Amino acid sequence: MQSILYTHIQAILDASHDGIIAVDKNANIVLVNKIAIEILGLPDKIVGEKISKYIPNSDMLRILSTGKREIGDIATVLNQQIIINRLPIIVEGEIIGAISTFKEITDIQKIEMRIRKKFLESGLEAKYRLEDIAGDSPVFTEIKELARNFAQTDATVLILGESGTGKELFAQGIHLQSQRVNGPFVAVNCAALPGNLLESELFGYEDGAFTGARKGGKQGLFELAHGGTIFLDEIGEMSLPIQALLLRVLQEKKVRRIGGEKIFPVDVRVLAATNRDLEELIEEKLFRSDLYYRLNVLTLEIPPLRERLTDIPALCTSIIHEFNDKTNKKVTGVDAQIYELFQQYHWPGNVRELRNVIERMFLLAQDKTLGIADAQFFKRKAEATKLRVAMQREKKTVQSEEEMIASVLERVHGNKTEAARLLGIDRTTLWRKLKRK
Ligand SMILES: Nc1ncnc2c1ncn2[C@@H]1O[C@H](COP(=O)(O)OP(=O)(O)OP(=O)(O)O)[C@@H](O)[C@H]1O
Repeated sequence: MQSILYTHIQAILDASHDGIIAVDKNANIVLVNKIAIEILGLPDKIVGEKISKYIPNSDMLRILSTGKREIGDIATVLNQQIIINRLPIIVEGEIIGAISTFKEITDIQKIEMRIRKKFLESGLEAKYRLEDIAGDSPVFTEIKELARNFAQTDATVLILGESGTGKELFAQGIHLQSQRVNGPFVAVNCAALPGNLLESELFGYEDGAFTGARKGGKQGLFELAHGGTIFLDEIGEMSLPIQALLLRVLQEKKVRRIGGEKIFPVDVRVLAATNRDLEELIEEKLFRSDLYYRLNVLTLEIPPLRERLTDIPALCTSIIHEFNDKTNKKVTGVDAQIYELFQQYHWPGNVRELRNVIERMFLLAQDKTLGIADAQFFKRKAEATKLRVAMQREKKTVQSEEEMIASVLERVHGNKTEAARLLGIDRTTLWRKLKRK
């Protein structure tokens, strides 16, 4: 009777697509199916033998001692790469054995893993979700809401804002919230590469397209972003010839590699960002107006940090979390005095600058909270910038006062008494101001 049941169990196990091996509490093999034998290249008759005889340092021994499940591990066993689950068999609180089920990592999975790794290494994967972007001021909350709405469409979005305001984070967030979430996210900094190189990066090239071209040609980033999103950062720095090529790709949804005949259809959503005034660049003939209208279907304007100082506490918390994770420190927060100091500063480098300041304080910190003692360097810097800004403002007033006096004097043909009357000052003051010139 028992042997019929055993035969049944063995048949059930052999019908599985996963490899299965079970051991008793002494690590003797009690069950193994055909697939397990095939994947690991084991001999046929191993039931009753110690598992370590065939798989030295088997992880099953660990499960027998810890009693903990381990799910989805990627392991190399007997030179085979497998995805494996290991489970204890517990009866009435006692570990009486362990079972492992595993699959070979297929070629497709291997390729997928390699591609994913490449994406990660070269920054081709979006990480920040919109909800991860710190900031709870009314204006910032509204922008996040707008971005969420934009994400639902497939339209081009132009993200505007000073350097360091978080434009790239929004691009990542929009991609992750969009229907293209499972496709690639390709970020390109248009200012980082000189014209020719940017062209070959974006559109790719065929074998022998130019001297130094890689054999076999190269896929461009537009092709790589197929099915996903391309983020063109610092679009204002793109040269006019590349702007023309980009416009064609946007209009035709096709790319032709440099030196190539073949045309590749591409399905890519474009997000672009700049800290430049594109309308001004159009006037200066440095940016094509037709490209501007194509890109500027939806606009997201990220205000500078000095216009949303109430975001600072949330930003500090988020940045501290990130550094805690990276460094294994356990900083819990920031003293109230620091917030006060931060809120008096005008942050020309925006959140990037805030991040750098916190990073430095983090390194200096002796306590669990970041205090004023860790911020001396920032205090000095803030005071120096305050002084510089005040001096620049004063210089500007002096300049504009001088210009005003000169223009009034010109209007009254050099008549100082008349000029003083028009300026609302007495003659001696006018004399003094003229002498200062
Ligand atoms: N709201 C935010 N929450 C958390 N971190 C932020 C936020 N905004 C910006 N940062 C951080 O500040 C830095 C600059 O952000 P990002 O690169 O997105 O800015 P940017 O506007 O694209 O800058 P640039 O124009 O110079 O390319 C990054 O390290 C980013 O993680």
